[in-house]
Amino acid sequence: MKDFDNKVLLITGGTGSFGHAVMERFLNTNIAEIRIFSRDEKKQYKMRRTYDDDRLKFYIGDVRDLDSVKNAMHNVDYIFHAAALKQVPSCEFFPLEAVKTNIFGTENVLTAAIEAGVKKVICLSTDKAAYPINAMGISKAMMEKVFIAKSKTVDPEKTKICGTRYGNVMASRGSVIPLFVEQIKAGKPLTVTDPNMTRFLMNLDEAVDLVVFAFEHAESGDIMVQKSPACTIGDLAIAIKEIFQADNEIKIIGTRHGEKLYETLLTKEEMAVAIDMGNFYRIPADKREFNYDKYFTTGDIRLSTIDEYNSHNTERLTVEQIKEKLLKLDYIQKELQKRNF
Ligand SMILES: O=c1ccn([C@@H]2O[C@H](COP(=O)(O)OP(=O)(O)O[C@H]3O[C@H](CO)[C@H](O)[C@H](O)[C@H]3O)[C@@H](O)[C@H]2O)c(=O)[nH]1
Repeated sequence: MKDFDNKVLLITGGTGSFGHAVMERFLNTNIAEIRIFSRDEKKQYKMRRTYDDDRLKFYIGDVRDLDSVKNAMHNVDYIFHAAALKQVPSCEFFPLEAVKTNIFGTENVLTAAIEAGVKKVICLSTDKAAYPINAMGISKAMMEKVFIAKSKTVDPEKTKICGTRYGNVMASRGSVIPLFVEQIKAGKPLTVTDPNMTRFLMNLDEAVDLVVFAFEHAESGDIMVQKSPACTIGDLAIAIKEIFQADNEIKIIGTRHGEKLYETLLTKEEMAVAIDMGNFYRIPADKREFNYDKYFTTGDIRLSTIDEYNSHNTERLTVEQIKEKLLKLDYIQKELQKRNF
């Protein structure tokens, strides 16, 4: 983390779960300033009181509004671009809102970053951007295309632009784990969409590890992915019930708008070019120029023998292993304590 000594880090969408996790990690370093850029003054107020640290600065703004982004850009060394509309159902009903925030918002952040000479920008994406079927995933897939294209327009020595792709972050706001816990507390049935659906499971610490890994190892235009285990949602519901010793019924409600049976972290096409880095994959940007004829004979022929990397074929966690992972979460520990009083 030496690279962050005396540096200014801007986090867009910094009041969310990811922003908090970055805070926990980086306030223990010699960082000069962490600048939080977000729309919601109430969340900023709460965060300011929680951390009470002079190195933390807050900027109100919206990535959709270039002027507000530019206003937060002076003296910034690095950016973690996390601002996004990320809930699948809401983007399904308001797809243009996802376009405005996730695509145009990213373009604005990059334009302002290049103009201000920011050294590195890491854009956060999601597994839902690989073979996307819902508006959230499609907008994030376009975001990836935007930052890859943009990375080619700037000298990486001046501004390096790269990305990360995450699976589901356990217990993030609005996600299924807190929902199941609330249902248990309310004595209601646990609403499982499809017990055979699978999702990658990562915790917030791992999400920060990935962004730090990208910071250290990504070349401009790369997307970095962390290898993760997955579980079925049926097993997840059972694991949560067992942890809370609950006897709530499990109710199958069916797949929601825009949902997939499993998620893909690397497509077949990306696996063909990905570099295995142990716990991580690096998906290098296609460095070919727009002048395609030159490359006519260099197409990739390995696709027919390669599998994508998805939540159905990755390591599958058992109920016991899910419980172990859940019990490591602060959120679950706090809820368990409340339940014991
Ligand atoms: O009442 C519910 C709600 C959800 N699920 C299931 O639980 C799994 C996880 O659902 P979440 O809503 O927690 O997460 P999503 O996979 O829909 O999407 C999540 O992961 C994304 C990354 O892949 C983004 O971070 C997004 O914001 C976040 O909601 C899915 O299989 C879903 O079908 C249920 O069984 N019952």
